[in-house]
Amino acid sequence: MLQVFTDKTALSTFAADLFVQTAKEAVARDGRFVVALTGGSSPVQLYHMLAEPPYLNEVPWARTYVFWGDERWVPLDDEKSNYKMSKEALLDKVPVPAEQIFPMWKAEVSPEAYAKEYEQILLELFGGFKPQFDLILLGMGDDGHTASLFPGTAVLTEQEKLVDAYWLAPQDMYRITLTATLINAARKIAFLTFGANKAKALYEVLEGAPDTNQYPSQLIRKDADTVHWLVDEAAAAQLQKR
Ligand SMILES: O=C(O)[C@H](O)[C@@H](O)[C@H](O)[C@H](O)COP(=O)(O)O
Repeated sequence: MLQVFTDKTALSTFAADLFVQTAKEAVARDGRFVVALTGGSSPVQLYHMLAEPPYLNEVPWARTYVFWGDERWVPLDDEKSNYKMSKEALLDKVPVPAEQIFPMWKAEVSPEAYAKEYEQILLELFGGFKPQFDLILLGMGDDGHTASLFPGTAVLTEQEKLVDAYWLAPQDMYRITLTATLINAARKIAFLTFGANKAKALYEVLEGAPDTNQYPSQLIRKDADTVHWLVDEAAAAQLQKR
C-alpha cells in the first residue's frame, strides 16, 4: 500500500505507530516481537521517536528481538555501521535485553561464514522453521536497491540462502543482507522513502516495467495490507497511480 505524507515527521509518526501496533500484536500472539531494522538516513527520526515517550513506554521492549536487514561489513563502532547508528539513536535508550540484539557483524569470522551463522541464529529462534519476521523496516536507494540487494548482483537470484554476504566492488566493501526470499516471508514490511532523488526509482519500482535486476526493490512483494510504502511528496512526484 502506498501512503504519501507531507513531511518526514508525519511519515515517521505513522511508522512509529505501526511499529507499536505490530509489536503489541506479535507479543499477544507469540509472546515476542521479532523486528529487522534498517540503516541509512531514512529511519533516524523514527528511531529517535521510538526512544522517547509515548512510544518508549508502549513498545514491549523486554520481549523484542532485534535484527538488521543488512549491514556494511565494518566493526560495530565504525561510522558506516548500521548497528552503531541504531544503537546511538535507539537501542542505547530502550530496555531491550542485550542478548536479544543480533548485530550483523562479528570479529574474526568471514562475512560469508557469519551470514551462515546469522541464518542459524534465526532458524533456532524459529524452531527450525523458515523465519518469519513480524516487521522488517527497509529503505530504498536512488538506484532502486533495498537492504543490500544491489542492482546486477548475484544475491538477487538467491533462492536457498536466507542471509548472504558478498563483495560489492563499486563500494569496495563486503555487504551482508537478508535475501529477498527471507524478507518476503515477513508478516509486515515497511519501506521508508524520502526525497526527490528517490522519485525516479520509486516510479520504476512501483509502476515501471518489471526489471528486478535493475530495480531490486521490485523483488519485494506488494500486498496492499502488509507491505507499506511510506513516502514523502518529493519521492512520490513521478507516480501516476496515487
Ligand atoms: O544504507 C543501508 O544500510 C541500506 O543498505 C540501504 O538499503 C538503505 O536503506 C538505502 O540505501 C536508503 O538509504 P537512505 O535512507 O540513506 O536514503
